[in-house]
Amino acid sequence: MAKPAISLAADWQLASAVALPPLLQAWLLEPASLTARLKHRARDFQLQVLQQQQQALPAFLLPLLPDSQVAQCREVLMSCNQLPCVYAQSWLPLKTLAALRPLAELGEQPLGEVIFQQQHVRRSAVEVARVQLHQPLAAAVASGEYWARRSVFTLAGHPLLVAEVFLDGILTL
Ligand SMILES: C=C(O[C@@H]1C=C(C(=O)O)C=C[C@H]1O)C(=O)O
Repeated sequence: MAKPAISLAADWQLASAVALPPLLQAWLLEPASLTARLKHRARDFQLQVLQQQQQALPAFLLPLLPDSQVAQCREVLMSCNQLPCVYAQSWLPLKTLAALRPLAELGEQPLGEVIFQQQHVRRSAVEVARVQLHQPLAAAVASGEYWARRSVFTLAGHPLLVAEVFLDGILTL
């Protein structure tokens, strides 16, 4: 039985309005593919799909994806050199999936490898927040508060939301 996605409800603010932690600033503001940056810095990169399922969009996300009451929620864990580095939670509206078939057939392929190959990609301003993660995200991830970022990508007019939570392993890269 699918579990509800981990809640990333938090006090989200524009990154430009927040004093960012120096050690995470470059990661929080990375304009290009986060996956590409991770792969470039790690000897060994692993992406694990934790859960991928259709869900009702949480109310706090409706302002970001206003016409998408139902979307596919994709939750992945990205590890570098065997250390968990990023928990990512993406919300792909059904209309976006219908229009962009590669997004519906990702499997273990990183979402960014589809997004950043599109011709017409727009990205909203990045928001950041401190989010609470509790077990059982993954065995090696301690419960606690972590920095996160999110933004809405628009591909050929179709939106999707990507949120990324930076875990302790990121500080080893
Ligand atoms: C948007 C990107 O895709 C990455 C890969 C994801 C996935 O495969 O689910 C989710 C978020 C990102 O960290 C990126 O590389 O910047």
